[in-house]
Amino acid sequence: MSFGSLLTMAQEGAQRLGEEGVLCLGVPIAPLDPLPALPKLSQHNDFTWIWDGWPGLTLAATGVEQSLELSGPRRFALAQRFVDTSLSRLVCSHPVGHAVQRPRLVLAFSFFGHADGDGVPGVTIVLPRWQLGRQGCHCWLLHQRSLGGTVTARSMAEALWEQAQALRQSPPPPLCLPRLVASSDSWHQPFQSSVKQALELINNGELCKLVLAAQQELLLSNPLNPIELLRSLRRHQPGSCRFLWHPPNSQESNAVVGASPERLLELRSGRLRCDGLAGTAAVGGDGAEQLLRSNKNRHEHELVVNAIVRSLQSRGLNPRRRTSPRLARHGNLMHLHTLIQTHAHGHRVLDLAEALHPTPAVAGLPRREALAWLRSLEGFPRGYYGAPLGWIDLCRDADLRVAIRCGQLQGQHLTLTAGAGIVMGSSPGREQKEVELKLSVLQQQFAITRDARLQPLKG
Ligand SMILES: C=C(O[C@@H]1C=C(C(=O)O)C=C[C@H]1O)C(=O)O
Repeated sequence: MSFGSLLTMAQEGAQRLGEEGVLCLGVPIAPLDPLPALPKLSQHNDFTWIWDGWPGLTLAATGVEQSLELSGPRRFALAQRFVDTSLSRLVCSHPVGHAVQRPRLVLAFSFFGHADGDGVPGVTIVLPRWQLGRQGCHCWLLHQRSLGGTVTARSMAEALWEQAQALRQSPPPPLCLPRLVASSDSWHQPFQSSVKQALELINNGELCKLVLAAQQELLLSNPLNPIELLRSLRRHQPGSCRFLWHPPNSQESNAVVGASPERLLELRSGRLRCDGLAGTAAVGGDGAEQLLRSNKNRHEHELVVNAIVRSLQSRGLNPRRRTSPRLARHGNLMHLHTLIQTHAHGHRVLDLAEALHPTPAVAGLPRREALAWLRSLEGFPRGYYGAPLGWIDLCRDADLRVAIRCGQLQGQHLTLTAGAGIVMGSSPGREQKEVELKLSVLQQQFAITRDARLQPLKG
């Protein structure tokens, strides 16, 4: 595409723009990997986001054109209203048949929804200024702005043209990850006593399942670059969706990075897919066989699948599922997995997300009682952990993942969170081992090497 035709498209788009409209201008570019390209795109922007399904759909976004942050019990409904309004005001200068051509709102929820002690809002939604997307040989750069002041159709076309030229792919530098100099194991004892309490609640019939999480603090030799972590995750967690959420108005080094194995929901042309994922073993040995044969794990898994099916039925859907789970490998972990799917034409994505979140894979059953117990038994705010995170595009396709297998980065500090489902028959020792396994796999996948003089970290 020439600059002249880009300018014509921008001017035609601007003529179709309503008073509060946002113009989306896009150009195809030579295929490149959005991950290493993000720093070039984000030079003056504090918000950065990555959705890495490589070799499938991979997206990088940066800059805030519009945003909303809110907390409280109506967060899903109000977020949906914002999404509807925002998308209805977008005018695209180009066709939007392919996923990489579509502008999208990106969003992250907190687990509990009320303003947590750690200041994570119930939901944050962003319409980014820049989006770079690639799927196979399709690669598009999009620019979104509302016009006014110095921002004109011409200035947008110029900015997009310049940015597209600047994004020529150069080979990524060698991976350079910091070493781990100290880590905390102080979660062991409080975790074990919480599991014991959860088992009492389960044995006396108050709860059926509770997913208790623990946090491990890591101190690194130098501040971490989240893009490096993502490059490492891509290598070690090819089957999961890697993500980076660096919220607007936060410090440069503050970000959530992870590789989620679990779709809360995925909508493509009205077709809905959800993952029932529960039951964990390490890869290797006879772990997989045992997982499939274990009554305790099958029971724990079935609770999750049934709850997802019921949540979708409560919204008038007719979900289908396999009768027995399969094994799904994610990095060095193996899970029991059941795909749940249905047609969901005409359903609003965040209405479905509200029905589903939190599933008993990350909270427990009954949901309300489990949430109350999580608040009192876990000694830290969950923040983004276990909550939905993802995107909704112009054509109402959407992908929301459950934010697990992730860490919160702050300079040299990385806080990892992982949990395990407690049901009748669980033992505190085995559940601690499961959380330890998840935490150590995360460390390996982040490719953080241990310093020879590794110190215990207090806290
Ligand atoms: C809660 C987590 O994982 C969830 C719990 C699982 C389990 O209890 O077996 C398995 C997969 C996830 O649905 C986590 O990784 O932190």
